[in-house]
Amino acid sequence: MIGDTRGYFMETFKDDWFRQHVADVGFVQDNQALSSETGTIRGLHFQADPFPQGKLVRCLRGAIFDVAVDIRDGSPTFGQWISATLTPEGAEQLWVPEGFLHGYCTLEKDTEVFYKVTNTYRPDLDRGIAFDDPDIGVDWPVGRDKAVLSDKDKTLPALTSLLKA
Ligand SMILES: Cc1cn([C@H]2C[C@H](O)[C@@H](COP(=O)(O)OP(=O)(O)O[C@H]3O[C@@H](C)C(=O)[C@@H](O)[C@H]3O)O2)c(=O)[nH]c1=O
Repeated sequence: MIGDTRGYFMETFKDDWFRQHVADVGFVQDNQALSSETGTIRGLHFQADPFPQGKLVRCLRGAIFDVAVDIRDGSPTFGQWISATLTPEGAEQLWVPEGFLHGYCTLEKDTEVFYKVTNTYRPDLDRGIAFDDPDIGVDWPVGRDKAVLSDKDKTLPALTSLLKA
């Protein structure tokens, strides 16, 4: 972030740098979502094969607790999660590779999130796992009683449903 008397300038994405330093993937769609309430949880989502989505996530307004969970078949870290707090001031970005669940919880009202994805949206391949699945055990800032959820996210299955598929 380069500040001057007008404000700041920031490069937020550079294809050649990303391919060299993070992952050799191309992005084909940009998404943006506004969540009005603090404690809104979106997730945990993924897009199924053959069009999985890697996601490069940042927060444009407010703040989020952002989460990625490894669900790669045969991975030694299957079911393990990581989190990062993303804010506009910090300008952090989280790279969620293909084969991971993704979800986030808003830490402020009127939080806006922006992310690039590596495959276009396919509603027929849209999948999810319950954000509070105890087998994953994400330490969310809010529990199910306080979380603001979409109707779809209220009824997502457990991680074990993937193992039976
Ligand atoms: C994800 C997506 C949704 N939609 C539509 C479907 C629906 O009518 C409306 C809202 O969709 P959802 O309820 O699935 O939105 P949301 O709960 O924000 O879903 C997102 O959550 C985060 C955590 C992710 O990682 C994303 O990949 C995506 O799954 O937008 C698109 O048109 N294109 C898209 O790429």
